[in-house]
Parts: sequence; C-alpha cells; structure tokens
Amino acid sequence: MYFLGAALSNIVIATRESRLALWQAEHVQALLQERGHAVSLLGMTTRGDQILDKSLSKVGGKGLFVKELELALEEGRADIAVHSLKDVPMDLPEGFVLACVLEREDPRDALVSPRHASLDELPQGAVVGTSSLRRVVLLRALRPDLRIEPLRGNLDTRLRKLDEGHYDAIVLAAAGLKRLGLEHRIRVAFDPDTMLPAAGQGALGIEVRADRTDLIALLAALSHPRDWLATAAERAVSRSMGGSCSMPLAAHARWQADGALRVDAAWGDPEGNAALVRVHAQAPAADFAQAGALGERAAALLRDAGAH
Ligand SMILES: NCc1[nH]cc(CCC(=O)O)c1CC(=O)O
Repeated sequence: MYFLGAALSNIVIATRESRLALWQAEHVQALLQERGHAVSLLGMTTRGDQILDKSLSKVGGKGLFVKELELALEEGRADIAVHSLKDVPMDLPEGFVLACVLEREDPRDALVSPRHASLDELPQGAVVGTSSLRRVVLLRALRPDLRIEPLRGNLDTRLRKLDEGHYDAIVLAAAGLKRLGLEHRIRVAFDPDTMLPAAGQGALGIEVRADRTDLIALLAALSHPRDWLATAAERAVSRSMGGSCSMPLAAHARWQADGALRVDAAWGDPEGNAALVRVHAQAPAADFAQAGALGERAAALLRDAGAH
C-alpha cells in the first residue's frame, strides 16, 4: 500500500455541532483530504452550547466551548479540534497546544439590520443586540444614545431574533456570516479602526495533544505564518491583561508596508464611567517571542492609560 507522505490511517476532528463549527471542521477536513489524508468528524455538544440564557462571561467564559473537545482528544476519541481562535483561552490546559493557525478570514465586525444601512443611520435610542462586552464599550463610545441589549445563541439564532423584531440592529463577526453564506445580511463591515476586533477574530486554530508530534508535523502544511504571528501578538495583549472574555478588550494586529507588525488595542470600562482607552504599538515580529513582546507592550500601554 502507498501513502502520500506520512498519511495517518484516519484523522478524527472533534467539533461542536453549530452550523459555523461544522463548516469550520469540514473546511479543515477538505484541506487535509486535498493533501491525501482520510478525515472524519466527531460531533459533540459542549456546555457552552447548552447555556443560552446567560451572558457567557458570567458562567465561566470561553473555556466552556473547548473543554469537551479536549476531553475527546485526551481520551483518544479524536485527534484534532478546530476552533474559532477568538474562543480559545489564552493559555491552553497542560498537555495541549495550538498546532497551527490558518489563513484568517475577514477580521471585522459587521452591522446587520433589516431597515438601517449603517450605524450612523440608526435612530436615536435604537436597540442594538450584542452580548460582547468589547462590542458594548466600542458601540457606546461611537453612539452613547443606543440601547444595547443582550443577544446570545449561534449565528442563526441571533439573526432570527433580529428578524423577529427584538432589535433594530445587531453586531456580528463578518467571518462567521461569510462562512455560512450569509454575507448578504451584512449592511456594513465596520472599519477596524472604529470597531476594533477581538483578539483572533476571523482566524481558525487547530488544537492537538502536545504529545502528538505526528499531527503537529502534518498540520504545519495548513499554517499561515503571518496570520499566526499577528494573532499571537493579539492574544499576548489579552493574556497580559488577564485575558478572559469578561474583559471589554479589543486587540487587532496588522502587517505594515515596511514589514513591521502594528497592534492596536482598546479597553473600555464596563460600568461606563471611564472613557475608552486606545493604544497602539509597532515593531518587527519575526518570531513568536517578538510578536508576544509586542502584544505585551500594547497591554502595558493600556494599563498606563488606565485599563485594568
Ligand atoms: N463568540 C462567538 C464567535 N466565535 C467566533 C465567531 C465568528 C467567527 C470568527 O471570529 O472567527 C463568533 C460569532 C460572532 O462573534 O459574531
């Protein structure tokens, strides 16, 4: 029998069963199949999927979406887990690593609204749905008059709640809408400089057990080194700030024409008493150490400016 490279017999991807999670898992499945690997999916429901009535930040945060998948890797029921990088905790549990970060989709936030074409066109006091503290503080800085109401659930649920008339507009990640063929629902994708994205937004990361060096070598073929370094800098901002999703924090890194990496970061006071803090830092980032140091510098600037 002949194998293409060092093909494993069958790679099992552990995935949540939301439409977006399945799309992402199938995307990685297709990329690996193109390279000659046999790949199947193991669908599972996580605690994060079951808790739909409370704000995530109150019930334990992003880890809720990844723990069950990690258990499947631990027990050998699956080999890899595909995550929206935005939902991956800054520090993985002992024994797990990110094997790669793929090329990033659109990192921007998008406004979705049946009647209004942009944020500026929303009437005074309009109701905007989002449960992201980052989006709350950024929206409040742009339009203090808006009534921001909680909105949870997967993408289809959120769009349904909008269509049922509970909100005048909602804010979602452009990447998720594009992946699910819902790009036509986007009224405007926000300029990242006005609605600074979350660390890792739009990127996919693949998690494996640290001892699976066979998989780590194989997955290097899917890695996008520049997007991985940029998102590493963003994640370093979050880690340095104490990195939970209960923090209203934005971090977005972009490569500059001169080859340096520029990180923009913002922090807002959830109580709304202090003004939005906004900083940026720029440096060459040839490796993870430099990208991490750049992110930490941006975090230090945030703290100097009053973020906590
Ligand atoms: N927090 C949920 C989540 N995690 C990843 C995405 C979208 C896709 C991405 O950022 O990669 C979303 C939905 C959203 O924020 O609207």
